[in-house]
Amino acid sequence: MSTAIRFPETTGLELEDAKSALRATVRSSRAARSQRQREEAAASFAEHGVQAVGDARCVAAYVSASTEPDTSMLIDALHERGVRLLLPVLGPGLARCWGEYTSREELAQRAPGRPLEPAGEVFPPEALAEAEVVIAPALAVDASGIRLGQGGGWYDRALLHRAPDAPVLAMVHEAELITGAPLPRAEHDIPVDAVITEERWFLIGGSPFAHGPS
Ligand SMILES: Nc1nc2c(c(=O)[nH]1)N(C=O)[C@@H](CNc1ccc(C(=O)N[C@@H](CCC(=O)O)C(=O)O)cc1)CN2
Ligand SMILES: Nc1ncnc2c1ncn2[C@@H]1O[C@H](COP(=O)(O)OP(=O)(O)OP(=O)(O)O)[C@@H](O)[C@H]1O
Repeated sequence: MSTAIRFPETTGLELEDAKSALRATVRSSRAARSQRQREEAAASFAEHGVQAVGDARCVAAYVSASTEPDTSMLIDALHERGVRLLLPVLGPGLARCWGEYTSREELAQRAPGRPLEPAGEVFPPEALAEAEVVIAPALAVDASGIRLGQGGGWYDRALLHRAPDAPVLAMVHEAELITGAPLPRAEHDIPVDAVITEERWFLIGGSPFAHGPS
């Protein structure tokens, strides 16, 4: 079992200052995990990710970088099942483009400081609408699905192009679930519908996907 992170008190801080303080806390907690712990967690993230994705045939995921929960086993597990995988490609001006996963060997760093990206054709931001499920990176998620990202606003903008019936899933460690005071929410923040952790996956209570077909 994991021990929840002790998040700093952010009451009274400006929204951006509050988010920065929370990001710093999660980043140092992630940095303290050993390589072995990360590899073990990767297998569990893959197991729960495959369950959460269900029978979707096209999934948007991301290639984890540095201390993020490792998505490599999840990507391979979905790929082996014949699922089409869209992965972020930063276009001109950090545009929210997408590429298709073919193999680990085809992933390459296109520029310093960026996560690995697929080679091959680059699709425009609108291509995200083809995904039946979107798996987004996050540093923390609160009980209502508010997601704390790395701070670039890339996903907040990218998610505007998702299909209306495609749930958004965030991947965080169990310890990064915020159960106390909610995360500061900006107007552009798009709440996620479900969360994948190394221990389980679950739907967010208030999500439209939590109530089944209407
Ligand atoms: N694994 C992973 N992939 C992801 C994200 C993420 O959080 N995690 N993103 C979530 O949003 C997007 C990438 N967002 C990015 C936004 C800005 C820069 C950027 O400005 N890079 C600088 C160099 C920065 C540095 O050296 O530290 C550059 O390209 O010049 C990079 C990635 C899409 N892919
Ligand atoms: N839809 C949007 N339109 C315009 N600006 C946006 C939009 N979404 C986010 N931004 C801007 O991007 C910056 C970072 O936003 P935020 O702190 O929510 O990022 P994040 O969710 O942590 O990062 P990411 O989405 O890359 O994971 C903020 O300055 C915010 O105003």
